[in-house]
Amino acid sequence: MTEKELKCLKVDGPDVEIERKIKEIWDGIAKPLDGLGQFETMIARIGAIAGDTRIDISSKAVIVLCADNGIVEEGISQTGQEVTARVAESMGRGESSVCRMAKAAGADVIAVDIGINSKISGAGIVDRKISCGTRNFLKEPAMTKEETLRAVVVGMELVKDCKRKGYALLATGEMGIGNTTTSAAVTAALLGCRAEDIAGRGAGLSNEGLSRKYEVINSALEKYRFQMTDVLSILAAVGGLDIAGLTGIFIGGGLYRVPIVMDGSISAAAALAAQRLVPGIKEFIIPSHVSREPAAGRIMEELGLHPVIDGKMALGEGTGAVMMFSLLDIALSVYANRTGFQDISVQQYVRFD
Ligand SMILES: O=C(O)c1ccc[n+]([C@@H]2O[C@H](COP(=O)([O-])O)[C@@H](O)[C@H]2O)c1
Ligand SMILES: Cc1cc2nc[nH]c2cc1C
Repeated sequence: MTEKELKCLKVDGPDVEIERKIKEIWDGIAKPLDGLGQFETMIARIGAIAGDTRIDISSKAVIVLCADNGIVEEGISQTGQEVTARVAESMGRGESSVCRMAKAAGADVIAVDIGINSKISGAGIVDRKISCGTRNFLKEPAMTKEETLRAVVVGMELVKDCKRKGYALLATGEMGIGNTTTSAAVTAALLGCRAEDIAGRGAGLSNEGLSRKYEVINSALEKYRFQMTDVLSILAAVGGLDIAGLTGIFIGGGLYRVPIVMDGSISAAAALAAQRLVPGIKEFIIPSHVSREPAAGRIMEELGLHPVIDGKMALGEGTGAVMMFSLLDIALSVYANRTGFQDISVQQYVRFD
């Protein structure tokens, strides 16, 4: 796919008639009107994306894109890049946090090497490596436009493949030391704000480290001011292979009509990039939690999304999104095994709005 083709992509929105029918079905269930609140809306949206009032999300997976970031050499994270490979290998063995949670939620984990800076040992990781990590963006752009585009396409292809395999619901996840700096830089460039407004402590950063992180992000915003003229050039200058790939996953959700459950601040930056690249993509996103990183709340506001989990989580790997899988399963059990007003001989509530 060329840059021009990507920029010309268009998606039809979710099916509004199916969405209306699902809402009507919710109203016939013996409960207060809108009793399950946003969960009713999200289930309706999942059906509207798939184009069916019968909803089956038993087959679900979290796609975790793992990649390294050259900017780590500037001291913006507590650990070095070697940690990315160690955590990815643990994910491949089914042992990292998201694997434990996915097992509890009945979901699969698809761990992908899209740009780890070393060779990964062991099985369980899909190889889609584009390069051995990005470059230090204080010195030169993190990626070329071509690498960025390739990463976006990898994300889109992963969704296509999952759709073919029968997954009805997907979630985004990532792993990469330094990616709360890259995602904050992307977010700041997209929203036109300063690092202090959106960057946080990531995986655990000292006060000194946080000041350095602000300084690094603000310097990059200044350095690439005239170069960051569109979404792809922003991703290339200060983003990462994981963020570009996640952008492709969100776009893939719209193209292949698969609802995508969005995880934390890194996923949110990619969601914003995807919405800016292909307007309307946000309609295919199911928010999960609002990360402790300040960027997350700002992006939710911008996208008009309202995550139901506010647990001050900051783990990544797709953990918040996988938690959301279980909540959606629970809400769906009411819809799928419905007890109607007529079953309990009560008059259905009338909607006045
Ligand atoms: O999802 C989030 O909002 C989130 C917030 C803080 C940390 N993380 C995870 O921690 C790593 C990045 O932290 P850092 O401090 O190295 O930028 C990366 O692997 C992320 O998955 C993720
Ligand atoms: C151990 C560890 C696990 C992670 N998972 C996501 N980011 C992480 C960062 C660290 C340091």
